[in-house]
Amino acid sequence: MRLGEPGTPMTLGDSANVFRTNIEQIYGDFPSKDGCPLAEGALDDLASGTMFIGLQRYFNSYSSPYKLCFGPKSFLVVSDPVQAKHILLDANVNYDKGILAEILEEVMGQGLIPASPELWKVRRKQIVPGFHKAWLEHMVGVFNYCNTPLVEKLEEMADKGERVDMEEKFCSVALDIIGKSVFNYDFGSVTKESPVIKAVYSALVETEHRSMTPAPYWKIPGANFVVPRLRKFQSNLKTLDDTLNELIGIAKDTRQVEDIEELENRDYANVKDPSLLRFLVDMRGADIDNKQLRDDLMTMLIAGHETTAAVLTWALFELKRNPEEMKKVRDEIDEVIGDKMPDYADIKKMLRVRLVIAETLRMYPEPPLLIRRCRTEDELPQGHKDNSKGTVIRGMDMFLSVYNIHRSPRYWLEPDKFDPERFLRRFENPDVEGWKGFDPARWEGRLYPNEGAADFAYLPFGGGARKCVGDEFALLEATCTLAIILRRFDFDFDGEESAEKGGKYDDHPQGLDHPVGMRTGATIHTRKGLWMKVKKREL
Ligand code: HEM
Repeated sequence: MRLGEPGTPMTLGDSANVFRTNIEQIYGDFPSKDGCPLAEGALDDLASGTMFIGLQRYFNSYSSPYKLCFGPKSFLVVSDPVQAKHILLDANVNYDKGILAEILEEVMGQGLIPASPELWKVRRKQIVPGFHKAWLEHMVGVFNYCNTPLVEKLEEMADKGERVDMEEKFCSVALDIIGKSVFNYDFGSVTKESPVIKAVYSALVETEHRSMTPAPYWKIPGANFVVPRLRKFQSNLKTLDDTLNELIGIAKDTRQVEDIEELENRDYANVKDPSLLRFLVDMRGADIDNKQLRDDLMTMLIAGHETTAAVLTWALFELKRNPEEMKKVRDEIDEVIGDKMPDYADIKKMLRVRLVIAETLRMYPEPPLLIRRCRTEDELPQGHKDNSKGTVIRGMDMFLSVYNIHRSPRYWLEPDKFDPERFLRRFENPDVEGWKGFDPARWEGRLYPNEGAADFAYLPFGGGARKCVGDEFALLEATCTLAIILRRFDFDFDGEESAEKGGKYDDHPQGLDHPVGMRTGATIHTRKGLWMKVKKREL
């Protein structure tokens, strides 16, 4: 393998090369070797937890890609579907997860998200079959099981006239769902607190903190013993590791080896433990060590619960602001499920609820940015006519702004409008060279309008090889939970509580006053909560 080809490790020379290009660009003649405009101006909101908003402002001025420099560090920001498709699909071997992998390493180890491309290839092949159709169908029962305590809790709160933070409640139910489905563990977090639940949130908060901290002080030898927050984090991580290792031990002790085909044809109605962990342990030929299983479980625990909780929170938020849409959604729920809990076939029938989830993911993608690092020199395609045609140099860190793509009038009609029916209409733009536009025919028969239907202008679950493995699971879970809650309860924004918490629910321009903090990288979540008054719905 020649130096500079994908797969060879980044060297100090690569970083120096990136730095030199930045210096040349800042102090020399523009454009530099990579040919991208350099974004200049106030960087305040880049540090305030709403980085994606600042990146959108620069996108409006500099198109895609543009470059941001912070001293020796720089990022190329890409906001075009043709360029995104190139990075995620056509030339994906030229890119890896870069700083994201470095940040997540201690929590997720070598799980799928931070895994090196070489290890990822092996693990992805073993994990994807776990999400097969029969399992997903069975999981709808798990969603109902976990939603039952939430319904009871909300009924109790409604009877007492208590205010409820729906973001917190959605986080709890999503945690219970991921625990039960991925490793057959009952967190029971809707109804109680426990050291293990605290440990999960501590891992999330620490990951968030790390992705916003420029100097990785936690890597300094001995820091884990000296810095109080790191000591606490290490102790929480141990609590979580002990729980996961115990569950892995139980699954391994009762291992029943089967071929993938046999596993996929299991009669789930009669399986005692239908969890994904069981599937991974029982798979013939996949003798995975405990550390790898721990990393995979941890990755899914972290990737698969706040993301879904956020989409549920934003969906409720938008439906409250759009009463006509709320009525249409409720009419569908009343007709399809009434008072029963939904099954897989019902979810397929509830097109409007699924469109609401899809539209929420368009307006509030979690994460709003995908992070990559270029592993070899690469040419980006032109895309929109106003774009610069950039050369990406080896070692360059990149933000692929899903938020910018989802909110741009280049790719969506009235992008700031909550309009679930947009996914039933065609949209094209001849100014974007090589972009096929959005075509509803391309998602027929699927659960949601995926990246193929929008030719990479819709990327809530990413796209290409590193696309989310839990996309359908999440879609089913969110549809199921939203339907159950909207059938039974009415909500009103709680202005008093929202003002106290810093949220501003009635006036929400471009996401600046977020009731739920949005992620700046893959992990950020600054909670303000979504405080509501809850009533039992009168039918
Ligand atoms: C609404 C919910 C969810 C959203 C919005 C979401 C979003 C994403 C995105 C954007 C990526 C790609 C990241 C990148 O390319 O850098 C991703 C990857 C991933 N997600 Fe999800 N996700 C969700 C739910 C889930 C669930 C429920 C699970 C597991 C049960 C899960 C597991 C994963 C894993 C393992 C990866 C890494 C895939 C790989 O690199 O091969 N996600 N997710």
